[in-house]
Amino acid sequence: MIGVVGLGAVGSLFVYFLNRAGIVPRVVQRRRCPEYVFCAGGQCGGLRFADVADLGDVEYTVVAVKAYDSASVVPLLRGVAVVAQNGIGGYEAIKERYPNSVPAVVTYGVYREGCRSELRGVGEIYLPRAAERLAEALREGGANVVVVDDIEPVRWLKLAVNAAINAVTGLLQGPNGVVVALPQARELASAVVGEVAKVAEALGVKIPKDPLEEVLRIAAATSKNISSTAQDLAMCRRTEIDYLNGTVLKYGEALGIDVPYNKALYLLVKAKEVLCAGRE
Ligand SMILES: NC(=O)C1=CN([C@@H]2O[C@H](COP(=O)(O)OP(=O)(O)OC[C@H]3O[C@@H](n4cnc5c(N)ncnc54)[C@H](OP(=O)(O)O)[C@@H]3O)[C@@H](O)[C@H]2O)C=CC1
Ligand SMILES: CC(C)(CO)C(=O)C(=O)O
Repeated sequence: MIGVVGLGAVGSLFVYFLNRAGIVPRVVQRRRCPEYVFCAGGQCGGLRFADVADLGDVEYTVVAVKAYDSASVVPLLRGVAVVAQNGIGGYEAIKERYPNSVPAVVTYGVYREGCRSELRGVGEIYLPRAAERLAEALREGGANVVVVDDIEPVRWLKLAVNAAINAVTGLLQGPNGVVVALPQARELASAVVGEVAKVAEALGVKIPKDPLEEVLRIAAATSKNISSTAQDLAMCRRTEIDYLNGTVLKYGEALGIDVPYNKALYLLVKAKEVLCAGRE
């Protein structure tokens, strides 16, 4: 049996694939919808799950909440917690409170409005070997799943992508394509990923491919997408910047590595959050 905590965009993606594999997972949600609709390839349908307050004897708990909500879900965790978040720091906050946890990396793009989520970009779900049976179930449901021996390099590659795309598009209030189209944004992205690569190397993490090429590839592939940070700032919602450029800054300062571009983007997004709060 599989559990999910957080039935937002990513939680809905996991339930969608599990349903296609004939699995009805147990779900702990916060805000409730009368029905959750998931759309993919022009087809929409209701998600099937058991709405529970306690996940009981599940083998896996997929954690699909925003990084800043990580600590709040620890009492809900059962079995192996599989933490599907962007950035670094959210999984770590769970791991120190619930050791039976592993990270996952999701490169699918899902856009959520209220109770309706739509698959906007096909990607992969990267899982460590400890989540092998979850991987099999998701594959059965048609998900592109990659099981890796070491997921840290994949997490840092995704961090480089988010550090370069999210803050820039959030501050410019433009689609991801601006990172490819605008020389200024491209130059900024290049400087940001250079700093991420330095911090990762100092931590002994070998990023598996050229991070700038990956940034440009994903920005082009999701060129019309509005990044989660751009969406959050447009709606005056809290962003996950502390777990993106903020994490690079935290590790950079701890390691004595200058990361001025990540620091500048981090401070600008935090300042924008404050300005937003004042307008609420
Ligand atoms: N959307 C995407 O395309 C991708 C997102 N990600 C990452 O995945 C993570 C989740 O993002 P996303 O799904 O987009 O975010 P959403 O805001 O769409 O979903 C998060 C959900 O978690 C719920 N939640 C929060 N706290 C609790 C709790 N204590 N108990 C139960 N439910 C809770 C929220 O409830 P409520 O509705 O009440 O707020 C919300 O429904 C983030 O780290 C994001 O960066 C990674 C790859 C792609
Ligand atoms: C890769 C990217 C930038 C896609 O929009 C993303 O993960 C996000 O929006 O948070």
